[in-house]
Formats: sequence, structure tokens, C-alpha cells
Amino acid sequence: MAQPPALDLSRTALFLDLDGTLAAIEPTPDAVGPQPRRNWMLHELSRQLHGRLAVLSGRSIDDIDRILGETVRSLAGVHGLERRTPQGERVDLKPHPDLPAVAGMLQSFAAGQSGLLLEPKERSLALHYRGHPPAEAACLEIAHRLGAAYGLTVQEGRMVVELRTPGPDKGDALQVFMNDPVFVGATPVMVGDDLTDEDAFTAAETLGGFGVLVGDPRPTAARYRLDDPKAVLAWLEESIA
Ligand SMILES: O=P(O)(O)OC[C@H]1O[C@H](O[C@H]2O[C@H](CO)[C@@H](O)[C@H](O)[C@H]2O)[C@H](O)[C@@H](O)[C@@H]1O
Repeated sequence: MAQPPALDLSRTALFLDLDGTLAAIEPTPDAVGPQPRRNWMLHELSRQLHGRLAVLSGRSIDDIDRILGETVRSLAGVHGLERRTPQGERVDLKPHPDLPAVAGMLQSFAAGQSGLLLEPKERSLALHYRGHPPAEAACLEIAHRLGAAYGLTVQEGRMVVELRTPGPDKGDALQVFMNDPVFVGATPVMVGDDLTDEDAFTAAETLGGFGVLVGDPRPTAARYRLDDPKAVLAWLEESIA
């Protein structure tokens, strides 16, 4: 897959994933923090795009703001279950009522094996096994079993499996942003690394734009590819006049 062309900021609507795209993967979620160079670049990109910039992440909106220093107004958090509009309004899906009970079960499971980490989000539960990869099969088994029992959506990611409140995905979030007056008529470009980004690659392509996969080649709906977050930052910086 080829490298993406330089962005034409006068007509682009830019959608960026966070972990594995804007930030390198770290051993735990909390190890990712603010970076002055990245935050300056996002601030400048947003200005030159006249606000046509959104971050679409699996993290909660509060966590995205912690990492990006509130440089980006338009956000989709928890893979699309939370949203902040270009006008700054929050549109959040009601959390599934059984999430606290399921969190208790997953916490007991995680406490039984060292290296497992449960990251509770208001609308989703992320069970991380990066600290103990051999536990992958057991983590997937319990996630699929509890997901089926309680009607939660199972979302697999990089050394993580999530149980989500059923609802919109990143592709839906991209489409909603593209209908907003701030974004409408522009060419959507989605940059991401994970399986959850595939919905947004497809949505960008459907709306006349394209996706950029970050990381090793794999079957994907993205048209172009960049090696890693360093290459993403360099490509974005080149686009800033
Ligand atoms: O959609 P994203 O912005 O890529 O968020 C996806 C998940 O990212 C975080 O987990 C991942 O990154 C961690 C820090 O590098 C890493 O330790 C973990 O193994 C990865 O799965 C975040 O913690 C999750 O809530 C997001 O859903």
C-alpha cells in the first residue's frame, strides 16, 4: 500500500484515531499523556482546517481531553458512544444498566491473574491483557460469554477486549460529523490503526474520501498506509503551511 498524498487542508475533513495513531502504544492506558509537540500540531491543524478536525477514539472523552489538552473540540469517545459536537455540546448514549454488575465479574476475573487490567469506562469495560498475553484466550472467552448473557457488544482491539453498550461505531460518528455545517462538503480522511477504525475507513471511502492504515499491512478498507505514529505526525506536520 502506498503512502498517502499530502493533505489539501482547504478541502479536507480530518478524522484521527488516538492510541496507535497519534500516540505510540504503551504498557498501560495511563502511561499515555500530553505531548507539547502533538498538542501544538493539533491546535494548528484545527485552525487551518477551520475546525474540520475530529478525534475518534475508544477512550472516554474526559481521557481524550486529558491526553490532548483540549486542543480538539469535535470528539467521538468510547468508539462513538460519546460525542462532542463542533459547537461543544455533549451527545452521549445511556450506559447499559448491567455494566456495573459485569464490571464486578470482570474485576474478580482480572484479579485472579497477574498482568490483567480492567479499565472501566462509563459506557464500556476494557479488559487489557498486554501485561499477560497468554491470557488472551481466557479473556476472549469470558468477554464473549458475558457479552452474550447481558446483551453487550464485544469489541476486540490491540491486546484488549471490550464489552460495550450497544450503539454507534466510529463509522457512524464520522457520518454524523460530516452532516454538521462545519464539516459538510469536505473530503473525509480517516487515519487509524485498529479494527474499530475499519468502520470509519469504510465511511470515509463511501463519502468520497479515504482511509489511512497505521502499522503493518493487513486486510483493510483503508487506501493508504503509514508505518507508525511517528510517520503520522511527520505527515501531518508536512501539511501545515
Ligand atoms: O480508538 P483508540 O484511540 O485507538 O483507543 C483504543 C483503546 O486504546 C487504549 O488501549 C490501547 O492503548 C493502551 C495505551 O497504549 C495499551 O496499553 C492497550 O494495550 C491498547 O489496547 C485504551 O486504554 C482503550 O480504552 C481504548 O479503547
